[in-house]
Amino acid sequence: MMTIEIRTVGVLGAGQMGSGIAQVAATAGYTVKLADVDLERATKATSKIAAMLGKLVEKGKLTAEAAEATAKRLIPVAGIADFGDCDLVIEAATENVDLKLKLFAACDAAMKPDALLASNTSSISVTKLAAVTKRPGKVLGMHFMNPVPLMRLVEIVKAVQTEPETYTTIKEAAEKMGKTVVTSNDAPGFLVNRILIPMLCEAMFAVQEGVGTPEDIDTGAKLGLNPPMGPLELADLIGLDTVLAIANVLYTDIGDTKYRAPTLLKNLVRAGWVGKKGGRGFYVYDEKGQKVPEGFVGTITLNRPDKLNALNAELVGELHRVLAEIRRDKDLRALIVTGAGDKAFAAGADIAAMSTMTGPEAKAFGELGHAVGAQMETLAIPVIAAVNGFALGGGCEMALACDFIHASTKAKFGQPEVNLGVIPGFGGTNRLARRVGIGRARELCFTGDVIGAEEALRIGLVNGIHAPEELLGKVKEIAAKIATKGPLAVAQAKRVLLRGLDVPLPTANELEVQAFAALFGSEDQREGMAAFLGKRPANFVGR
Ligand SMILES: CC(C)(COP(=O)(O)OP(=O)(O)OC[C@H]1O[C@@H](n2cnc3c(N)ncnc32)[C@H](O)[C@@H]1OP(=O)(O)O)[C@@H](O)C(=O)NCCC(=O)NCCSC(=O)C[C@@H](O)CCCCCCCCCCCCC(=O)O
Repeated sequence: MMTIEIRTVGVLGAGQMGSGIAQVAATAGYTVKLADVDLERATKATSKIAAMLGKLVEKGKLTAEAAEATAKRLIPVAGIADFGDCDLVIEAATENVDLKLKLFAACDAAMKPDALLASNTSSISVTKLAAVTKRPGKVLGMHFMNPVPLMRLVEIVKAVQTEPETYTTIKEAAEKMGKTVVTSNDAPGFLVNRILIPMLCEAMFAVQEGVGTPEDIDTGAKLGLNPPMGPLELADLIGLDTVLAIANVLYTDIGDTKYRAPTLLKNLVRAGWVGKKGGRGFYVYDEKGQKVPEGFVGTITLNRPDKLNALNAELVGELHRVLAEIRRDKDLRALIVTGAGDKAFAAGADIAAMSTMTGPEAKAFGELGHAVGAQMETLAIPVIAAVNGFALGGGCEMALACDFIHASTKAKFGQPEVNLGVIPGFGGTNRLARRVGIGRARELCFTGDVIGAEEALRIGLVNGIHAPEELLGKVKEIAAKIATKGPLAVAQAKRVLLRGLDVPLPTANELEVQAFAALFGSEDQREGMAAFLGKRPANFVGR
Protein backbone atom coordinates (compact mmCIF):
# COMPACT_ATOMS: atom_id res chain seq x y z
CA MET A 1 0.00 0.00 0.00
CA MET A 2 1.33 3.49 -0.90
CA THR A 3 1.78 5.82 2.01
CA ILE A 4 1.67 9.59 2.14
CA GLU A 5 4.74 11.82 1.71
CA ILE A 6 5.03 14.11 4.70
CA ARG A 7 5.48 17.80 3.95
CA THR A 8 3.18 19.56 6.38
CA VAL A 9 2.96 18.57 10.04
CA GLY A 10 0.19 19.73 12.38
CA VAL A 11 1.04 19.93 16.08
CA LEU A 12 -1.90 20.09 18.49
CA GLY A 13 -0.92 21.59 21.86
CA ALA A 14 1.50 24.49 22.21
CA GLY A 15 2.78 23.65 25.70
CA GLN A 16 6.31 22.57 26.46
CA MET A 17 6.06 19.25 24.58
CA GLY A 18 4.06 20.56 21.61
CA SER A 19 6.37 23.56 21.19
CA GLY A 20 9.42 21.28 21.31
CA ILE A 21 7.91 18.96 18.70
CA ALA A 22 7.00 21.94 16.47
CA GLN A 23 10.58 23.23 16.80
CA VAL A 24 12.27 19.96 15.81
CA ALA A 25 9.78 19.33 12.98
CA ALA A 26 10.32 22.83 11.52
CA THR A 27 14.10 22.46 11.95
CA ALA A 28 13.88 19.19 9.98
CA GLY A 29 12.36 21.13 7.08
CA TYR A 30 8.66 20.41 7.55
CA THR A 31 6.06 23.15 7.32
CA VAL A 32 4.49 23.12 10.78
CA LYS A 33 1.00 24.27 11.75
CA LEU A 34 0.86 24.80 15.52
CA ALA A 35 -2.56 24.87 17.22
CA ASP A 36 -3.78 25.25 20.79
CA VAL A 37 -7.09 26.31 22.34
CA ASP A 38 -6.88 29.62 20.47
CA LEU A 39 -4.71 31.48 18.00
CA GLU A 40 -3.24 33.73 20.70
CA ARG A 41 -1.64 30.81 22.56
CA ALA A 42 -0.34 29.29 19.34
CA THR A 43 1.12 32.66 18.27
CA LYS A 44 2.78 33.17 21.67
CA ALA A 45 4.34 29.71 21.48
CA THR A 46 5.57 30.36 17.94
CA SER A 47 7.29 33.57 19.08
CA LYS A 48 8.87 31.68 21.98
CA ILE A 49 10.24 29.05 19.58
CA ALA A 50 11.62 31.83 17.34
CA ALA A 51 13.36 33.27 20.43
CA MET A 52 14.82 29.83 21.25
CA LEU A 53 16.14 29.61 17.69
CA GLY A 54 17.70 33.06 18.19
CA LYS A 55 19.51 31.77 21.27
CA LEU A 56 20.89 28.86 19.25
CA VAL A 57 22.22 31.39 16.74
CA GLU A 58 23.87 33.37 19.56
CA LYS A 59 25.53 30.18 20.79
CA GLY A 60 26.78 29.41 17.25
CA LYS A 61 24.71 26.21 17.05
CA LEU A 62 22.53 27.43 14.16
CA THR A 63 23.15 29.92 11.37
CA ALA A 64 21.00 33.04 11.27
CA GLU A 65 19.71 31.99 7.82
CA ALA A 66 18.69 28.52 9.08
CA ALA A 67 16.94 30.05 12.11
CA GLU A 68 15.05 32.50 9.91
CA ALA A 69 14.00 29.77 7.47
CA THR A 70 12.90 27.50 10.34
CA ALA A 71 10.87 30.28 11.95
CA LYS A 72 9.16 30.94 8.60
CA ARG A 73 8.07 27.29 8.43
CA LEU A 74 6.21 27.66 11.75
CA ILE A 75 2.62 28.80 11.28
CA PRO A 76 0.36 29.42 14.30
CA VAL A 77 -3.23 28.44 13.50
CA ALA A 78 -6.57 28.91 15.24
CA GLY A 79 -7.39 25.23 15.78
CA ILE A 80 -7.96 21.72 14.49
CA ALA A 81 -10.05 22.97 11.55
CA ASP A 82 -6.79 24.28 10.03
CA PHE A 83 -5.23 20.80 9.86
CA GLY A 84 -7.06 19.95 6.58
CA ASP A 85 -3.90 20.02 4.44
CA CYS A 86 -1.57 18.36 7.01
CA ASP A 87 0.06 15.04 6.06
CA LEU A 88 0.75 14.20 9.69
CA VAL A 89 -0.81 15.58 12.89
CA ILE A 90 0.93 15.02 16.21
CA GLU A 91 -1.35 15.53 19.21
CA ALA A 92 0.51 16.80 22.29
CA ALA A 93 -2.32 17.82 24.61
CA THR A 94 -2.59 17.23 28.36
CA GLU A 95 -2.30 13.58 29.47
CA ASN A 96 -6.04 13.05 29.95
CA VAL A 97 -7.73 10.14 28.22
CA ASP A 98 -11.16 11.75 27.70
CA LEU A 99 -9.60 14.90 26.28
CA LYS A 100 -7.35 12.94 23.94
CA LEU A 101 -10.26 10.79 22.70
CA LYS A 102 -12.23 13.96 21.92
CA LEU A 103 -9.28 15.61 20.16
CA PHE A 104 -8.54 12.48 18.16
CA ALA A 105 -12.12 12.31 16.87
CA ALA A 106 -12.01 16.02 15.98
CA CYS A 107 -8.64 15.73 14.19
CA ASP A 108 -9.88 12.68 12.29
CA ALA A 109 -12.90 14.65 11.07
CA ALA A 110 -10.79 17.66 9.98
CA MET A 111 -7.89 15.81 8.31
CA LYS A 112 -7.67 14.48 4.73
CA PRO A 113 -8.32 10.71 4.51
CA ASP A 114 -4.75 9.56 3.79
CA ALA A 115 -3.06 11.71 6.48
CA LEU A 116 -1.42 10.10 9.52
CA LEU A 117 -2.39 10.84 13.11
CA ALA A 118 0.04 10.39 16.04
CA SER A 119 -0.22 10.98 19.75
CA ASN A 120 2.62 12.09 21.99
CA THR A 121 0.93 10.25 24.87
CA SER A 122 3.29 8.80 27.45
CA SER A 123 0.84 6.26 28.83
CA ILE A 124 -2.62 6.16 27.20
CA SER A 125 -3.52 3.20 24.99
CA VAL A 126 -2.89 4.15 21.36
CA THR A 127 -5.19 1.31 20.31
CA LYS A 128 -8.02 3.03 22.18
CA LEU A 129 -7.23 6.38 20.51
CA ALA A 130 -7.08 4.75 17.08
CA ALA A 131 -10.48 3.14 17.65
CA VAL A 132 -12.30 6.51 17.81
CA THR A 133 -11.06 7.45 14.31
CA LYS A 134 -12.06 6.34 10.82
CA ARG A 135 -8.35 5.80 10.02
CA PRO A 136 -7.20 3.37 12.74
CA GLY A 137 -4.47 1.95 10.49
CA LYS A 138 -2.94 5.41 10.15
CA VAL A 139 -2.70 6.04 13.90
CA LEU A 140 0.24 5.37 16.17
CA GLY A 141 2.09 6.74 19.22
CA MET A 142 5.03 9.08 18.82
CA HIS A 143 6.33 9.62 22.36
CA PHE A 144 8.94 12.39 22.44
CA MET A 145 11.05 12.96 25.55
CA ASN A 146 11.28 16.25 27.46
CA PRO A 147 12.96 18.65 26.54
CA VAL A 148 12.20 17.63 22.97
CA PRO A 149 14.96 19.61 21.16
CA LEU A 150 17.64 18.08 23.42
CA MET A 151 16.46 14.51 24.01
CA ARG A 152 17.45 12.09 21.29
CA LEU A 153 14.77 9.45 21.76
CA VAL A 154 11.34 8.95 20.20
CA GLU A 155 9.42 5.92 21.34
CA ILE A 156 7.11 4.78 18.53
CA VAL A 157 4.11 2.87 19.78
CA LYS A 158 2.26 0.56 17.41
CA ALA A 159 -1.47 0.31 18.04
CA VAL A 160 -3.05 -3.04 17.31
CA GLN A 161 -4.52 -1.44 14.17
CA THR A 162 -1.35 0.41 12.95
CA GLU A 163 -0.48 -0.47 9.32
CA PRO A 164 3.20 -1.28 8.60
CA GLU A 165 3.45 1.65 6.11
CA THR A 166 2.29 4.07 8.79
CA TYR A 167 5.03 2.81 11.10
CA THR A 168 7.72 3.10 8.39
CA THR A 169 6.69 6.62 7.36
CA ILE A 170 6.59 7.89 10.94
CA LYS A 171 9.91 6.26 11.80
CA GLU A 172 11.50 8.05 8.83
CA ALA A 173 9.92 11.34 9.91
CA ALA A 174 11.24 10.95 13.49
CA GLU A 175 14.71 10.16 12.15
CA LYS A 176 14.54 13.19 9.87
CA MET A 177 13.87 15.21 13.06
CA GLY A 178 17.21 13.91 14.35
CA LYS A 179 15.78 11.33 16.74
CA THR A 180 16.68 7.71 17.46
CA VAL A 181 13.63 5.48 17.41
CA VAL A 182 12.73 2.60 19.70
CA THR A 183 9.59 0.64 19.00
CA SER A 184 7.07 -0.51 21.56
CA ASN A 185 3.88 -2.47 21.23
CA ASP A 186 0.85 -0.90 22.86
CA ALA A 187 1.16 -1.89 26.52
CA PRO A 188 0.76 0.22 29.69
CA GLY A 189 3.64 2.69 30.03
CA PHE A 190 5.15 1.44 26.75
CA LEU A 191 8.91 0.84 27.19
CA VAL A 192 10.36 3.93 28.82
CA ASN A 193 7.69 4.69 31.44
CA ARG A 194 7.28 1.01 32.28
CA ILE A 195 10.85 1.19 33.58
CA LEU A 196 10.95 4.81 34.75
CA ILE A 197 7.73 5.29 36.75
CA PRO A 198 8.22 2.37 39.19
CA MET A 199 11.77 3.65 39.77
CA LEU A 200 10.55 7.19 40.56
CA CYS A 201 7.80 5.80 42.81
CA GLU A 202 10.32 3.61 44.63
CA ALA A 203 12.39 6.72 45.43
CA MET A 204 9.18 8.34 46.76
CA PHE A 205 8.36 5.28 48.88
CA ALA A 206 11.86 5.61 50.37
CA VAL A 207 11.10 9.24 51.36
CA GLN A 208 7.65 8.26 52.65
CA GLU A 209 9.09 5.51 54.84
CA GLY A 210 11.82 7.80 56.16
CA VAL A 211 14.62 5.73 54.66
CA GLY A 212 16.40 8.86 53.43
CA THR A 213 15.97 12.53 52.57
CA PRO A 214 15.17 13.60 48.98
CA GLU A 215 18.66 15.11 48.76
CA ASP A 216 20.36 11.89 49.89
CA ILE A 217 18.23 9.75 47.58
CA ASP A 218 19.01 11.97 44.58
CA THR A 219 22.70 12.25 45.41
CA GLY A 220 22.90 8.48 45.97
CA ALA A 221 21.28 7.80 42.62
CA LYS A 222 23.39 10.37 40.76
CA LEU A 223 26.75 9.35 42.15
CA GLY A 224 25.98 5.66 42.49
CA LEU A 225 24.12 5.02 39.26
CA ASN A 226 25.35 7.92 37.12
CA PRO A 227 22.16 9.40 35.62
CA PRO A 228 22.35 13.19 35.08
CA MET A 229 19.67 13.84 37.73
CA GLY A 230 18.19 12.04 40.70
CA PRO A 231 14.77 10.33 40.58
CA LEU A 232 13.01 12.97 42.69
CA GLU A 233 14.54 15.85 40.73
CA LEU A 234 13.40 14.10 37.56
CA ALA A 235 9.89 13.53 38.93
CA ASP A 236 9.69 17.27 39.76
CA LEU A 237 10.85 18.08 36.22
CA ILE A 238 8.32 15.76 34.54
CA GLY A 239 5.53 17.07 36.80
CA LEU A 240 4.25 15.07 39.77
CA ASP A 241 0.69 15.16 38.35
CA THR A 242 1.97 13.49 35.17
CA VAL A 243 3.96 10.92 37.15
CA LEU A 244 0.83 10.13 39.19
CA ALA A 245 -1.34 9.86 36.07
CA ILE A 246 1.07 7.39 34.48
CA ALA A 247 1.47 5.40 37.71
CA ASN A 248 -2.32 5.12 37.88
CA VAL A 249 -2.50 3.86 34.28
CA LEU A 250 0.20 1.25 34.98
CA TYR A 251 -1.51 0.10 38.18
CA THR A 252 -5.03 0.01 36.72
CA ASP A 253 -4.10 -1.61 33.40
CA ILE A 254 -1.53 -4.13 34.62
CA GLY A 255 -3.20 -4.74 37.96
CA ASP A 256 0.00 -5.50 39.86
CA THR A 257 0.38 -3.67 43.22
CA LYS A 258 4.05 -3.05 42.50
CA TYR A 259 2.85 -0.20 40.22
CA ARG A 260 0.72 1.56 42.88
CA ALA A 261 1.42 5.26 43.49
CA PRO A 262 2.82 6.27 46.92
CA THR A 263 0.48 8.25 49.20
CA LEU A 264 3.18 10.93 49.38
CA LEU A 265 2.92 11.49 45.62
CA LYS A 266 -0.89 11.66 45.80
CA ASN A 267 -0.71 14.16 48.65
CA LEU A 268 1.81 16.41 46.92
CA VAL A 269 -0.43 16.53 43.85
CA ARG A 270 -3.51 17.21 46.03
CA ALA A 271 -1.61 20.13 47.61
CA GLY A 272 -0.89 21.52 44.15
CA TRP A 273 2.85 20.90 44.67
CA VAL A 274 3.29 19.39 41.22
CA GLY A 275 7.02 19.99 40.80
CA LYS A 276 9.11 22.52 38.93
CA LYS A 277 6.26 23.93 36.81
CA GLY A 278 4.30 24.73 40.00
CA GLY A 279 7.29 26.11 41.93
CA ARG A 280 7.28 23.27 44.47
CA GLY A 281 7.39 19.50 44.59
CA PHE A 282 10.06 17.49 46.37
CA TYR A 283 12.10 20.69 46.09
CA VAL A 284 11.27 24.42 45.91
CA TYR A 285 11.97 26.39 42.71
CA ASP A 286 12.31 30.09 41.94
CA GLU A 287 10.52 31.85 39.07
CA LYS A 288 13.26 30.78 36.66
CA GLY A 289 12.90 27.15 37.65
CA GLN A 290 16.16 27.15 39.61
CA LYS A 291 16.14 24.87 42.66
CA VAL A 292 16.05 26.90 45.88
CA PRO A 293 17.65 25.21 48.85
CA GLU A 294 14.93 25.26 51.54
CA GLY A 295 15.67 26.61 54.99
CA PHE A 296 18.64 28.57 53.67
CA VAL A 297 16.99 31.99 53.95
CA GLY A 298 16.28 33.46 57.39
CA THR A 299 14.14 36.47 58.28
CA ILE A 300 14.43 38.81 61.28
CA THR A 301 11.34 40.92 61.94
CA LEU A 302 11.67 43.99 64.17
CA ASN A 303 8.52 43.44 66.13
CA ARG A 304 7.21 46.39 68.09
CA PRO A 305 4.58 47.74 65.71
CA ASP A 306 2.63 49.84 68.26
CA LYS A 307 5.76 52.04 68.58
CA LEU A 308 6.65 51.79 64.88
CA ASN A 309 9.35 49.26 65.81
CA ALA A 310 11.33 51.96 67.66
CA LEU A 311 14.60 50.51 68.92
CA ASN A 312 14.71 50.10 72.67
CA ALA A 313 17.24 48.20 74.78
CA GLU A 314 15.15 45.03 74.75
CA LEU A 315 14.75 44.97 70.98
CA VAL A 316 18.38 45.79 70.24
CA GLY A 317 19.63 43.32 72.86
CA GLU A 318 17.47 40.59 71.35
CA LEU A 319 18.74 41.46 67.89
CA HIS A 320 22.32 41.16 69.15
CA ARG A 321 21.58 37.70 70.59
CA VAL A 322 19.80 36.43 67.44
CA LEU A 323 22.60 37.65 65.16
CA ALA A 324 25.14 35.80 67.31
CA GLU A 325 23.08 32.63 66.87
CA ILE A 326 22.86 33.17 63.12
CA ARG A 327 26.64 33.50 62.94
CA ARG A 328 26.89 29.92 64.28
CA ASP A 329 24.24 28.57 61.86
CA LYS A 330 26.10 26.78 59.10
CA ASP A 331 22.98 26.23 56.95
CA LEU A 332 21.75 29.78 56.43
CA ARG A 333 22.78 31.41 53.14
CA ALA A 334 20.97 34.76 53.28
CA LEU A 335 19.17 36.86 55.87
CA ILE A 336 16.31 39.34 55.47
CA VAL A 337 15.61 42.09 58.00
CA THR A 338 12.17 43.72 57.95
CA GLY A 339 9.68 45.45 60.24
CA ALA A 340 6.40 44.20 61.69
CA GLY A 341 3.19 45.94 60.61
CA ASP A 342 2.63 47.95 57.49
CA LYS A 343 3.85 51.35 58.73
CA ALA A 344 7.48 51.07 59.70
CA PHE A 345 10.76 49.25 59.30
CA ALA A 346 11.87 51.16 62.42
CA ALA A 347 11.13 54.80 63.28
CA GLY A 348 14.46 55.18 65.06
CA ALA A 349 15.84 54.71 68.53
CA ASP A 350 13.21 54.93 71.26
CA ILE A 351 13.01 58.66 71.96
CA ALA A 352 11.11 58.25 75.23
CA ALA A 353 13.80 55.90 76.55
CA MET A 354 16.64 58.11 75.31
CA SER A 355 15.19 61.37 76.64
CA THR A 356 16.51 60.86 80.19
CA MET A 357 19.86 59.30 79.30
CA THR A 358 23.16 60.69 80.49
CA GLY A 359 26.17 60.99 78.18
CA PRO A 360 27.82 57.74 79.44
CA GLU A 361 24.51 55.86 79.10
CA ALA A 362 24.05 57.19 75.57
CA LYS A 363 27.61 56.08 74.80
CA ALA A 364 26.86 52.55 76.02
CA PHE A 365 23.69 52.37 73.94
CA GLY A 366 25.41 53.82 70.87
CA GLU A 367 28.07 51.14 71.25
CA LEU A 368 25.44 48.41 71.45
CA GLY A 369 23.84 49.76 68.25
CA HIS A 370 27.24 49.79 66.52
CA ALA A 371 27.94 46.25 67.69
CA VAL A 372 24.71 45.11 66.00
CA GLY A 373 25.67 46.95 62.80
CA ALA A 374 29.08 45.31 62.84
CA GLN A 375 27.47 41.90 63.40
CA MET A 376 25.36 42.33 60.27
CA GLU A 377 28.24 43.64 58.20
CA THR A 378 30.60 40.86 59.17
CA LEU A 379 28.21 37.91 58.89
CA ALA A 380 29.43 35.58 56.13
CA ILE A 381 25.98 35.67 54.53
CA PRO A 382 24.33 38.64 52.81
CA VAL A 383 21.84 40.61 54.89
CA ILE A 384 19.08 42.35 52.91
CA ALA A 385 16.84 45.04 54.37
CA ALA A 386 13.19 44.90 53.25
CA VAL A 387 12.06 48.39 54.23
CA ASN A 388 8.28 48.39 54.45
CA GLY A 389 7.62 51.90 55.82
CA PHE A 390 9.43 54.48 57.96
CA ALA A 391 13.18 53.93 58.27
CA LEU A 392 14.16 56.96 60.30
CA GLY A 393 17.17 57.65 62.50
CA GLY A 394 18.32 54.34 63.99
CA GLY A 395 15.90 52.57 61.60
CA CYS A 396 17.60 54.03 58.54
CA GLU A 397 20.96 53.20 60.13
CA MET A 398 19.90 49.61 60.71
CA ALA A 399 18.97 49.33 57.02
CA LEU A 400 22.32 50.88 56.05
CA ALA A 401 24.17 48.22 58.05
CA CYS A 402 22.53 45.61 55.80
CA ASP A 403 24.35 44.69 52.58
CA PHE A 404 21.66 46.32 50.45
CA ILE A 405 18.15 47.63 50.73
CA HIS A 406 14.91 47.05 48.84
CA ALA A 407 11.92 49.14 49.80
CA SER A 408 8.19 49.40 49.37
CA THR A 409 6.88 52.36 47.39
CA LYS A 410 5.52 53.66 50.74
CA ALA A 411 8.92 53.65 52.46
CA LYS A 412 10.38 56.85 53.90
CA PHE A 413 14.00 57.39 54.86
CA GLY A 414 15.75 60.03 56.90
CA GLN A 415 18.22 60.96 59.62
CA PRO A 416 16.04 63.38 61.61
CA GLU A 417 18.23 63.33 64.75
CA VAL A 418 19.06 67.05 64.42
CA ASN A 419 15.37 67.71 65.15
CA LEU A 420 16.01 66.15 68.57
CA GLY A 421 19.24 68.02 69.19
CA VAL A 422 21.48 65.00 68.55
CA ILE A 423 23.19 63.32 65.59
CA PRO A 424 22.92 59.79 64.17
CA GLY A 425 24.52 57.46 66.70
CA PHE A 426 24.15 54.09 65.03
CA GLY A 427 26.50 54.52 62.06
CA GLY A 428 24.24 56.84 60.06
CA THR A 429 26.74 59.56 59.28
CA ASN A 430 29.47 57.38 57.87
CA ARG A 431 27.48 54.52 56.33
CA LEU A 432 25.10 56.98 54.67
CA ALA A 433 28.04 58.89 53.16
CA ARG A 434 29.52 55.66 51.84
CA ARG A 435 26.17 54.63 50.33
CA VAL A 436 24.95 57.85 48.71
CA GLY A 437 28.03 60.12 48.65
CA ILE A 438 29.24 62.74 51.10
CA GLY A 439 27.22 65.66 49.71
CA ARG A 440 23.86 63.93 49.90
CA ALA A 441 24.69 62.47 53.33
CA ARG A 442 25.56 65.93 54.63
CA GLU A 443 22.32 67.39 53.33
CA LEU A 444 20.19 64.60 54.85
CA CYS A 445 21.97 64.75 58.22
CA PHE A 446 22.00 68.59 58.43
CA THR A 447 18.36 69.14 57.36
CA GLY A 448 16.79 66.05 58.95
CA ASP A 449 14.72 65.79 55.74
CA VAL A 450 12.67 62.68 55.15
CA ILE A 451 12.72 61.34 51.58
CA GLY A 452 10.38 58.94 49.79
CA ALA A 453 11.17 55.65 48.11
CA GLU A 454 11.55 57.12 44.59
CA GLU A 455 14.14 59.63 45.79
CA ALA A 456 15.91 56.93 47.81
CA LEU A 457 16.13 54.86 44.64
CA ARG A 458 17.36 57.84 42.63
CA ILE A 459 20.23 58.58 45.01
CA GLY A 460 21.24 54.92 45.34
CA LEU A 461 20.18 54.47 48.95
CA VAL A 462 17.96 51.55 47.90
CA ASN A 463 18.47 49.06 45.09
CA GLY A 464 14.82 48.56 44.15
CA ILE A 465 11.28 49.58 45.06
CA HIS A 466 8.20 47.39 44.94
CA ALA A 467 4.46 47.52 45.65
CA PRO A 468 4.01 47.09 49.44
CA GLU A 469 2.29 43.71 49.07
CA GLU A 470 5.08 42.45 46.81
CA LEU A 471 8.10 43.69 48.75
CA LEU A 472 8.78 40.69 50.98
CA GLY A 473 8.15 38.22 48.14
CA LYS A 474 10.59 40.07 45.88
CA VAL A 475 13.26 40.23 48.58
CA LYS A 476 12.76 36.53 49.32
CA GLU A 477 13.28 35.82 45.62
CA ILE A 478 16.57 37.73 45.68
CA ALA A 479 17.67 35.96 48.86
CA ALA A 480 16.65 32.60 47.39
CA LYS A 481 18.67 33.34 44.26
CA ILE A 482 21.73 34.14 46.39
CA ALA A 483 21.14 30.89 48.32
CA THR A 484 21.66 28.91 45.09
CA LYS A 485 25.15 30.41 44.57
CA GLY A 486 28.40 29.21 46.07
CA PRO A 487 28.22 30.25 49.77
CA LEU A 488 32.00 30.50 50.13
CA ALA A 489 32.21 32.72 47.06
CA VAL A 490 29.37 34.97 48.26
CA ALA A 491 31.06 35.27 51.68
CA GLN A 492 34.38 36.24 50.13
CA ALA A 493 32.70 38.74 47.81
CA LYS A 494 30.96 40.32 50.83
CA ARG A 495 34.20 40.48 52.80
CA VAL A 496 36.27 41.99 49.98
CA LEU A 497 33.57 44.54 49.09
CA LEU A 498 33.36 45.69 52.72
CA ARG A 499 37.04 45.76 53.59
CA GLY A 500 38.02 47.18 50.22
CA LEU A 501 36.04 50.35 51.00
CA ASP A 502 38.39 51.35 53.81
CA VAL A 503 41.79 50.80 52.20
CA PRO A 504 43.60 52.24 49.16
CA LEU A 505 42.69 50.58 45.82
CA PRO A 506 45.97 48.60 45.44
CA THR A 507 45.45 47.09 48.90
CA ALA A 508 41.80 46.39 48.06
CA ASN A 509 42.87 44.65 44.85
CA GLU A 510 45.39 42.58 46.80
CA LEU A 511 42.55 41.50 49.12
CA GLU A 512 40.57 40.44 46.06
CA VAL A 513 43.42 38.38 44.63
CA GLN A 514 43.91 36.57 47.94
CA ALA A 515 40.19 35.83 48.28
CA PHE A 516 39.98 34.67 44.63
CA ALA A 517 42.88 32.27 45.13
CA ALA A 518 41.55 31.02 48.45
CA LEU A 519 38.42 29.71 46.75
CA PHE A 520 40.35 27.41 44.42
CA GLY A 521 40.46 23.85 45.63
CA SER A 522 37.17 24.22 47.51
CA GLU A 523 34.43 21.69 46.75
CA ASP A 524 32.24 24.58 45.61
CA GLN A 525 34.79 25.84 43.07
CA ARG A 526 35.14 22.35 41.61
CA GLU A 527 31.36 21.84 41.58
CA GLY A 528 30.59 25.26 40.03
CA MET A 529 33.01 24.81 37.17
CA ALA A 530 32.12 21.14 36.58
CA ALA A 531 28.42 22.10 36.50
CA PHE A 532 29.06 24.78 33.88
CA LEU A 533 31.07 22.41 31.71
CA GLY A 534 28.50 19.64 32.23
CA LYS A 535 25.68 22.06 31.29
CA ARG A 536 23.79 21.41 34.52
CA PRO A 537 22.87 23.51 37.57
CA ALA A 538 25.49 23.54 40.33
CA ASN A 539 24.76 22.04 43.72
CA PHE A 540 26.88 24.00 46.20
CA VAL A 541 27.60 22.70 49.67
CA GLY A 542 29.53 25.61 51.24
CA ARG A 543 32.83 23.73 51.54
C1 LIG B 1 7.56 58.18 62.15
C2 LIG B 1 6.54 59.22 62.44
C3 LIG B 1 6.67 60.35 61.43
C4 LIG B 1 5.14 58.59 62.30
O1 LIG B 1 4.14 59.47 62.64
P1 LIG B 1 2.66 58.97 62.86
O2 LIG B 1 1.84 60.16 63.21
O3 LIG B 1 2.22 58.15 61.70
O4 LIG B 1 2.73 57.95 64.08
P2 LIG B 1 2.97 58.33 65.61
O5 LIG B 1 3.91 59.42 65.74
O6 LIG B 1 1.65 58.46 66.28
O7 LIG B 1 3.70 57.00 66.14
C5 LIG B 1 2.99 55.86 66.57
C6 LIG B 1 3.51 55.48 67.94
O8 LIG B 1 4.90 55.16 67.82
C7 LIG B 1 5.67 55.96 68.68
N1 LIG B 1 6.96 56.28 68.12
C8 LIG B 1 7.25 56.56 66.85
N2 LIG B 1 8.56 56.78 66.69
C9 LIG B 1 9.13 56.60 67.87
C10 LIG B 1 10.46 56.67 68.38
N3 LIG B 1 11.51 56.91 67.56
N4 LIG B 1 10.68 56.43 69.65
C11 LIG B 1 9.66 56.15 70.49
N5 LIG B 1 8.38 56.04 70.09
C12 LIG B 1 8.11 56.28 68.82
C13 LIG B 1 4.83 57.21 68.86
O9 LIG B 1 5.18 57.90 70.03
C14 LIG B 1 3.44 56.61 68.91
O10 LIG B 1 3.26 56.03 70.20
P3 LIG B 1 1.91 56.31 71.01
O11 LIG B 1 2.09 55.61 72.32
O12 LIG B 1 1.82 57.80 71.12
O13 LIG B 1 0.82 55.76 70.16
C15 LIG B 1 6.69 59.77 63.87
O14 LIG B 1 6.36 58.75 64.77
C16 LIG B 1 8.07 60.24 64.17
O15 LIG B 1 8.46 61.30 63.74
N6 LIG B 1 8.83 59.46 64.93
C17 LIG B 1 10.16 59.83 65.41
C18 LIG B 1 11.17 59.68 64.31
C19 LIG B 1 12.54 60.08 64.77
O16 LIG B 1 12.78 61.19 65.13
N7 LIG B 1 13.49 59.15 64.75
C20 LIG B 1 14.85 59.36 65.17
C21 LIG B 1 15.07 58.94 66.60
S1 LIG B 1 16.63 59.31 67.23
C22 LIG B 1 17.58 58.04 66.71
O17 LIG B 1 17.14 57.16 66.05
C23 LIG B 1 18.97 58.09 67.18
C24 LIG B 1 19.91 57.11 66.53
O18 LIG B 1 20.56 57.64 65.44
C25 LIG B 1 20.97 56.70 67.53
C26 LIG B 1 20.71 55.42 68.15
C27 LIG B 1 21.95 54.96 68.87
C28 LIG B 1 21.64 53.88 69.73
C29 LIG B 1 21.23 52.66 69.02
C30 LIG B 1 20.82 51.59 69.97
C31 LIG B 1 19.44 51.72 70.37
C32 LIG B 1 19.26 51.57 71.85
C33 LIG B 1 18.07 52.30 72.30
C34 LIG B 1 18.24 52.75 73.70
C35 LIG B 1 16.98 52.68 74.43
C36 LIG B 1 17.22 52.65 75.91
C37 LIG B 1 16.21 51.86 76.65
O19 LIG B 1 15.36 51.20 76.05
O20 LIG B 1 16.27 51.90 77.87
